[in-house]
Amino acid sequence: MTEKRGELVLRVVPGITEINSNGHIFGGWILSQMDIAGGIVAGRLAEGAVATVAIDGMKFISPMLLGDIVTVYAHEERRGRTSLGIRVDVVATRGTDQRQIDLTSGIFTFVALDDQHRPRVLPAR
Ligand SMILES: CC(=O)SCCNC(=O)CCNC(=O)[C@H](O)C(C)(C)COP(=O)(O)OP(=O)(O)OC[C@H]1O[C@@H](n2cnc3c(N)ncnc32)[C@H](O)[C@@H]1OP(=O)(O)O
Repeated sequence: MTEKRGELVLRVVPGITEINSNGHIFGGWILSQMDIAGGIVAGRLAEGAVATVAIDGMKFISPMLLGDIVTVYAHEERRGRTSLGIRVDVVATRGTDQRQIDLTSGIFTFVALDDQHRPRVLPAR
């Protein structure tokens, strides 16, 4: 996982309903938290509506367990004309010693949208 994790965007505790038959948290639930966190950062940078168009380099590094506190970090990695590549990293805080465990990472591409739901040129910095 990257050393530069970026901004802490979300801290969440998964519930019992997020557990699969292995006793791990569903990958889809984690993906959803990543999409939410990335979308918060992308929406702020785009100064408006964004939609997820692609997810690349998604990696599930280690299982997430019930009781983990999940922290989602995100930062801008690439800026195009209408799209932003947001790197999203997820870390668990686990156990009484509060150890940090890298869980997942990926690059989410968000497209800035106009009011017709079509791509919109990103604002100048
Ligand atoms: C289906 C769902 O509900 S998924 C959940 C939420 N997401 C959505 O609803 C989005 C559904 N998708 C869409 O509405 C459309 O694909 C849009 C509006 C996001 C993009 O429309 P397109 O016609 O593909 O736009 P266009 O070809 O102009 O590309 C727009 C930007 O997205 C980028 N892009 C498009 N597809 C991809 C892709 N697969 N990977 C990375 N970037 C992509 C383009 O490179 C371009 O970026 P740039 O302007 O910075 O160079």
